[in-house]
Amino acid sequence: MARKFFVGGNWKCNGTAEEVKKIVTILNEAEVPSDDVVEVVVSPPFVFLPVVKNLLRSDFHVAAQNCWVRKGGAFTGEISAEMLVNLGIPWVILGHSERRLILNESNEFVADKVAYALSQGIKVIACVGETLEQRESGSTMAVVAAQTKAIADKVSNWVNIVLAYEPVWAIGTGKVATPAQAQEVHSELRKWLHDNAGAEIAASTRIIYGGSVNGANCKELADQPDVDGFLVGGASLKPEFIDIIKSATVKKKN
Ligand SMILES: O=C(CO)COP(=O)(O)O
Repeated sequence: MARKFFVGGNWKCNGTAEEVKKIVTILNEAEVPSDDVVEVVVSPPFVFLPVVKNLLRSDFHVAAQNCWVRKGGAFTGEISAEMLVNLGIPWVILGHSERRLILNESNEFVADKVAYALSQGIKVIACVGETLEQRESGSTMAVVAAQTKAIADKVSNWVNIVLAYEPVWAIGTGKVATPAQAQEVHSELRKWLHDNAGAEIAASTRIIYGGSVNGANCKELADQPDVDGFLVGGASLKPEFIDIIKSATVKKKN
């Protein structure tokens, strides 16, 4: 099964109502490959989800940046998967390293969130990735495999999951992984899926790269056989996000 190129824009905790509308205008006016070629999903902070969803062109979609691990209720400050469904939000980003590391979300907690969001019909961008220390100690693959295994232990259907490999040392640092570094981990992750979740899941699951992707480095990364798209932070708030979306055509030529 062909893996459609996927470009996500993670706006993180940024933006005013005015800025968000400006970004949406830029996206709406952009000429990009059709949604047969590239799936584009942008992820504003919760409070801006309704406005972005209402204003955004219909071939782009929205994602929440998190959701609660189970059914909603007495959980002050949380947003439930049911609420996202109620607002027609089709995607959620789960397990971002900023939540794993700053808010201490464990592999199991992230996996429970993934399983619950999927059970409610929400598609998931599930993030994995190693810190610089872990990379330097040679444990990159052990770390991302453990993060992926926690999810695979709770989820058998991967149709609605996009796996995002985001090395922590590359996020927001300007130190992008080289195409070879990204390809190495992506192909090992695909092999891990093959051996542990099955050949079909390995062949069809999109594995996207995140960490200092920009308009200048995206094409070379997109050219790697196991890089199926991107999860973009800083550059997703800028017009160069359009160039990153267009890098889908590099893939199409292969
Ligand atoms: O964390 C990221 C996307 O989720 C990547 O962030 P940057 O593109 O700003 O490095």
